[in-house]
Formats: sequence, structure tokens, C-alpha cells
Amino acid sequence: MVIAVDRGRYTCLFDGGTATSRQVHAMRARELGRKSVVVGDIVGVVGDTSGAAGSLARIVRINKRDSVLRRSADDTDPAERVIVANATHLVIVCAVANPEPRTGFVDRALVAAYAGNLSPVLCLTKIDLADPEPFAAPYRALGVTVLTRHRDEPVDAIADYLTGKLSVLFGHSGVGKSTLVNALVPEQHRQTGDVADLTGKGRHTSSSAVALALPDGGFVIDTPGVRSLGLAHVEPDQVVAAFPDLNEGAQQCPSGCTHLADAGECHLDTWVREGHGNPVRLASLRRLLASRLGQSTAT
Ligand SMILES: Nc1nc2c(ncn2[C@@H]2O[C@H](COP(=O)(O)OP(=O)(O)OP(=O)(O)O)[C@@H](O)[C@H]2O)c(=O)[nH]1
Ligand SMILES: [Zn+2]
Repeated sequence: MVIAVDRGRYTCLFDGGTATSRQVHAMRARELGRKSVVVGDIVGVVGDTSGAAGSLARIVRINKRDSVLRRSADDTDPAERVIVANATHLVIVCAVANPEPRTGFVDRALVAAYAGNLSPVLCLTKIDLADPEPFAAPYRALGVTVLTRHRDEPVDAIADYLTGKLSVLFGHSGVGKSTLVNALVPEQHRQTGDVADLTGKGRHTSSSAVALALPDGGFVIDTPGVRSLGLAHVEPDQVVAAFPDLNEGAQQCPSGCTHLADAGECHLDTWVREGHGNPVRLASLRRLLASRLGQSTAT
């Protein structure tokens, strides 16, 4: 498994969790063409796989991916980039205050998770500053798992939940993501190859992800520098599908309905007016859909 990518060099974990576990440094073989290799990829490697200092193997094959977390640079840029492969969960990290949590951010991340076949989890941090429940409840009602975090309390519940999974942490700057990573992956467990440590100082500014092994199995993948998830590559239907509370209403729209406020015959207006859906959710859905069309970037 590729656990770190740094300027064309890949750190691959061999025989993870076994006595012969080691990190192998590799480059991409030319025959891979333009296919990108990302953290989480399961790859076939040839050449010097000893992992000895100075050794360099070659990645010759990328296994089929079970999930892909993708982003485009912004909502209207069709060029997409895979950030992480094969992650099972997307942990959307938000502070309950300082900075204020925003539904637009969470809704956008939910779309990216569903579109990429990851299970979303909402992790609300800084719960000493405010009650997480008002923000959490609507998401829990949608079936999203909600975890809460206070930096001065044991991280056990979150660690238990993440053990054995391959989770991507995603959140804005200042929400306490580093604090969480440090609690989940104590220094002595940290083996990240060439990629600089994540403790703050010395962390380089590249936006590449890095997978950190959890003490009891599984990985958390930190995404330093990845602050937004452009959705240009996500089809409108997939955006709507990420709003299960509205999706049923959208089935009754005329075919080709854009579901935007000015769409005229969008059934979602009726759906919400009749009490089947929440107007706040509809507004959020419309912001995302409009943003994809370059009409707004307010999320
Ligand atoms: N009140 C409170 N503050 C916290 C908590 N967790 C983290 N903080 C503070 O929030 C600030 C940001 O924490 P970081 O862990 O650096 O946040 P980050 O999301 O990694 O931010 P970047 O490093 O910019 O990506 C720091 O001053 C932390 O001390 C918490 O549970 N409660
Ligand atoms: Zn519609």
C-alpha cells in the first residue's frame, strides 16, 4: 500500500502488520503512463524491495480501486485529481466553534464521499466550546455517524471507531485536525517515510496525503493542504443522491430538471412546502448545484 507520496517518490508499506513489515521506496515505472499513484493505492512493485537506505523499487501495477476521493480545483474546473484511493471512510472534521461549523462544507464533503464510495463520518471537535448536538442532529438523522472530540479527554472512542478502517481526515485549517491526529497516532507509532513529520514544524506545504498506521490496526490519512473539494466532476444526479432526504422528491421532477430555484417546475419546492423536506437542506443542495454551474461559490 502506498502510504506517502513526495515529489515523485512513493513510500510503500510491504507486508504491513507482519514481522517482515517494511517501507519500500519506489518510483513509477514508465509503463504506467499517465496514471497517477496516490496514497491508499495497492500497487505491484519490482526491483529492490529491501527497503534499505538508498534503495529504489519501481511501481509497475496499480490495483483496481474500491473507492476514490477526488477533487477538482474548483466547482467548474473539469480537471479532477484523485487525492486518496481505497479509503473506507471520509472523516469530516469540524469544530463546533472557533471556527464556526458550516453546513455547506459538510454537505459538500458528503457529496464527495458518496460519489467516491466512501462512508462519511462527521467528527465534531472543540466540544468544550459549544454543544455539538444542534449541528450534529440533522446529520445523524440522515444516518451519518457522528463522533465528538474534546482535546483534553481520551481519544479512545474515536480510536476504537477508526481501528481497522482506512479513513481520510478532512477539515478546514484550525478545526483541531492535527491535535486529533497526534492523539490518534502517538509519535512512537509514526513512520511516514520521507514525508516530514506532521507535528507542525517541518511539515512541508505540499498538499499530498500521508497514511499513518493506527496503533491497533488501520490507517488515518491526513490531507494537509487539501482545504476544498471541488465537485465539477460529480454529476448533478450524484449531488442530489447525497441528499437522501430530498432525493425522493427529486424523482418526481420533470426529466432534466436542474433543481435550481429558477428551474420553474422543480418538484422540490412542492416537496418542501408540503413538509417532506427541510428548506435549509434544499437551499444547501441548490448552492452546491449552482456552484457547479459557476453561478455561486458561496459554500
Ligand atoms: N477549545 C479547544 N481547542 C482546541 C481543541 N482541539 C484543538 N484546539 C485548538 O485549536 C487550534 C487549532 O488546532 P490544530 O490541531 O492545529 O488545527 P488543525 O485543524 O490541524 O489546523 P492546521 O494545522 O492549520 O491544519 C489550536 O490552538 C488547538 O489548541 C479542543 O478540543 N478544544
Ligand atoms: Zn427538480
